[in-house]
Amino acid sequence: MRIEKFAKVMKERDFDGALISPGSNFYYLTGIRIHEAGERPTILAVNPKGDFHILAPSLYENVIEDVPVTFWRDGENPYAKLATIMHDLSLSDGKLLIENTMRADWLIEISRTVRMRPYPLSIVMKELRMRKDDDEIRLMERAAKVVDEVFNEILSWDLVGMTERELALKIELAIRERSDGISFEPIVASGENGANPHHEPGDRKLRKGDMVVLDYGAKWKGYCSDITRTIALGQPDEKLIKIYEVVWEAQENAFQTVREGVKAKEVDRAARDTIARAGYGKYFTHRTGHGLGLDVHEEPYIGPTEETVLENGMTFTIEPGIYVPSLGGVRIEDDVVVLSGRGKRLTKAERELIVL
Ligand SMILES: CSCC[C@H](N)C(=O)N1CCC[C@H]1C(=O)O
Repeated sequence: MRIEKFAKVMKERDFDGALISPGSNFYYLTGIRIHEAGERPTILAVNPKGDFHILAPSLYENVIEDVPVTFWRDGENPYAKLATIMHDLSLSDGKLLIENTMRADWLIEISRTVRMRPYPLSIVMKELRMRKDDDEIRLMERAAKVVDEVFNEILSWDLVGMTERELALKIELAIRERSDGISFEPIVASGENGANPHHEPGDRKLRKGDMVVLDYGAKWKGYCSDITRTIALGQPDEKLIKIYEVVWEAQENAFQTVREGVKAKEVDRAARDTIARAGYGKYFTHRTGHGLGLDVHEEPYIGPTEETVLENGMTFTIEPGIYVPSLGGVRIEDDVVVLSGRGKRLTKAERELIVL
């Protein structure tokens, strides 16, 4: 079980225990998926011997089975029960790893009930999760296949006249039909809206001559994919065609730089230098990529100062973009895994500019 490995690393690093709220780390360690715990405290407590215990609302009585668990009912005080669990696992007063995304109200109540010295859980978890095993890579390949299929389906739709919001909804449905769900809210950014890398799809109707940035992802058994393709509806502005070529080259150069032993910042530099050489440096406003796995953004990050040395099994995106205010934007993104020392694309949808 992964908890044993986690406990071993925790012991080596001299931590006294961990408190983990629902999310990707909880799932990674236990295989238990908690859907919508919301405000009800739900916590996995682990000590360096590998002993663990879960505190959970009674709503999950039929979900959390065959593991040490204490349920609490609405109206009861969950923090008193947590204090008993922490005492039994010898976590009280210790140097504890706390889930980075734990709700502040839970953390405040816990620290009022029990003395502890908190540290972010990510400092240990990132080491465990950054290198995927063969089973995890297979699940990521499956998630990537879904987004490739959805891209081909998008190309068959009558896009002109559709609003960004309508297209985003159709993309979401197409993903949900083929997978466990979306890994994030799809981005559809048309025309000048393409200049905003995280544009929220709105009421703008897609027109002939638009470049449209499509950025979406699927989940397969918890593992995420994330793809961006930029397509043209009819002949776009010459400036955008030039920009497309530069982004395409930047993405390819970054991909070719991926090797076991290379630092993440060198992959970023390959993309950034290509864009800067073409004169668009100031319009590339984000890192080149991010790790991908149970979370859509995780280690290793592919940015200008990232010292992480790439290793086999690491999975991340390569997604340079150029964003010119009032004109629009182009981004091309693939999911990549390091295998046998080299990069392999998991997403394989067409990268040449498609003019519909
Ligand atoms: C999780 S929402 C954004 C998904 C997207 N593929 C993405 O990760 N990015 C778009 C612009 C840069 C990059 C990011 O780092 O946010």
